Amino acid sequence: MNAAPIDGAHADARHDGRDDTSFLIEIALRRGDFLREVSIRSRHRVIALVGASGAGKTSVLHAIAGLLRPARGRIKIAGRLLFDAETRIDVPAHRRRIGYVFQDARLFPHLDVRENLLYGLRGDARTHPRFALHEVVALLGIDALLPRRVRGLSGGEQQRIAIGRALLSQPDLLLLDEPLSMLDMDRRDELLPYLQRVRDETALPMIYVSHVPDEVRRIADEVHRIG
Ligand SMILES: Nc1ncnc2c1ncn2[C@@H]1O[C@H](COP(=O)(O)OP(=O)(O)OP(=O)(O)O)[C@@H](O)[C@H]1O
Repeated sequence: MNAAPIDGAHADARHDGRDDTSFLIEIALRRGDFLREVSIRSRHRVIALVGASGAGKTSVLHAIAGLLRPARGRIKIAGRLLFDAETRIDVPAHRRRIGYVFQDARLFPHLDVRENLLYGLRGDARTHPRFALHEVVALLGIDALLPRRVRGLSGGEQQRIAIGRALLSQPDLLLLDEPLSMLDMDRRDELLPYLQRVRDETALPMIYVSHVPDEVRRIADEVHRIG
C-alpha cells in the first residue's frame, strides 16, 4: 500500500518544522487474511487518514495505540519510538500517552459528566496536569454539563465529553477515529469548531480518520490515503 500525501491545506499555518512533531509509520499489518503495508512520513502536526471502508484505517490507529502489533516495521511519533520490530521495542499501550476518541463516545453511563472527565486524570496528572479540568471544560464549552448524567446528553455533547476525557489523560498524541460519523449534519457542524479549537490550542499531534472530505480539509494539514 501507499499513503501518499494528497493535500497540504493549512500546512504553513501550523507546521513548525521540528522533528518532534513528525510522524513515521512504516508498518505491515496483518489481521486474519487482511494484510496492509503502510508507509506514512510527515513533518506536519495534524494528519488525516482516508480510505475505503475496510482499508485498514482503524487498524493503523490500533497499531499506533499499541492495541495491534505490526508484523514488521517501525512507529515513531513526535520524537518517541513506540514500536520497532528490528530492535524489539514495543512500548506497552498504557505507556504510550495516547488519547483515543472513537466514533461513539463510550462514556460510563453510571458516572456523571464530571466523573467521566476525571476518570482520565490519575496519578501525577492530578497535581501537575498539562491539561487541567477547568481548561478542558472551557475549551470544550461543557461547564453546564458537569453535573449531568450521560443519559440524555446529545451525541455531540457526549463526543465533547469524550474528547475532554481523552485530553485529561494527559496525552502526547490524539487519535480520532471518525469522531463525527455518528452525528447528523447539524451536530457535525456544531462539533467541528471544537475540534479545531482542540487542534489549535492544545498543540498536540493528531491523527484524524474520516470519510468526509470537508471535515478532513477543515482539520488536517496533510492527508494520507490508506489502501
Ligand atoms: N479482529 C480482526 N480479525 C480479523 N480481521 C479483522 C479484525 N479486525 C479488522 N479486521 C479486518 O481488517 C480489515 C481492516 O479493518 P479496519 O477496521 O482497520 O478498516 P477501516 O479502514 O478502519 O474500515 P472502516 O472505514 O469501515 O472503519 C478489514 O478487512 C477487517 O475486516
